[in-house]
Amino acid sequence: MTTVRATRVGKRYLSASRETVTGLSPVDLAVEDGAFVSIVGRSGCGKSTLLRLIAGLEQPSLGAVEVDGVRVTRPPDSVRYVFQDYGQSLLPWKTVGDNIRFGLRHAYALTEREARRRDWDALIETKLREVGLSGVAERYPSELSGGMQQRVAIARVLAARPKILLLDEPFSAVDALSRAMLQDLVLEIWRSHGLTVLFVTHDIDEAIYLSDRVIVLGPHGRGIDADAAVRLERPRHQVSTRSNREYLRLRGEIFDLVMGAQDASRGVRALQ
Ligand SMILES: Nc1ncnc2c1ncn2[C@@H]1O[C@H](COP(=O)(O)OP(=O)(O)OP(=O)(O)O)[C@@H](O)[C@H]1O
Repeated sequence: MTTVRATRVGKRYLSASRETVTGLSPVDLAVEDGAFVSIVGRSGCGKSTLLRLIAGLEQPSLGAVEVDGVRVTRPPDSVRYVFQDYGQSLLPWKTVGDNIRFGLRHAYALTEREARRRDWDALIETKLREVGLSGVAERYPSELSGGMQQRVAIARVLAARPKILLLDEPFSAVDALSRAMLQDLVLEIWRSHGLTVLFVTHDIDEAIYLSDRVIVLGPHGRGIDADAAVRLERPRHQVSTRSNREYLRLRGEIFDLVMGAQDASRGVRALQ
């Protein structure tokens, strides 16, 4: 079943000098329930724009987005967004526990007053354990490493019980080892919660490692150049998956496409 459908969806912006900028030329995209889909492409190609349109954080200039058959005109309750910069996701003046409490409050549609009366300490600890953290509820985000803060940001969105998780370059600001561990954490959360994930990244390796499908956006908001099916068995493994022949073939093909070595001017290519 299709859960996210973008139909001829495009975005134009007005620059500060009042020129029209193409954020994204019209694209069609259908994402199956439970799929893990990554979106890659060069800087400025419209990856974040596409994600923000799906999230209902921005409205399209053209076309429409539907989530579970309902046109998106504001952020749907079933959709949660994790930003690249955890500073944007977390409230720095609240403790880790209170940040997660904030997610829970939205999940249960409670006022701040109602939420304050709930004893959520055990639930908060459970959410933290799910992302591999414990005993940090009383600490402030600034007291944690970048990787730990991004784990808290993920715990907070999970507390809101989403069906669809949108992640916008969530690991680009963390070190390589933390990044590998966070990739495996997201795969585990995706599997155990039965989520649909849309994941924006600059990193072609990360996209293939995580996904069932990689969408390649062409430069300058041109739209979708390729839609690549990733037929690698799961569970994935940081070493063996990345040395698999099929992985390397796909990596080469997508890399050539993104770097412009392949002609992508003939519409969407279905990479097999
Ligand atoms: N609010 C805005 N106002 C004007 N132009 C914008 C706005 N947001 C995005 N753009 C422009 O739209 C285009 C696509 O931007 P977008 O952020 O979606 O690209 P991206 O692929 O996510 O880039 P990056 O990988 O660098 O994050 C760019 O040319 C960008 O400058």
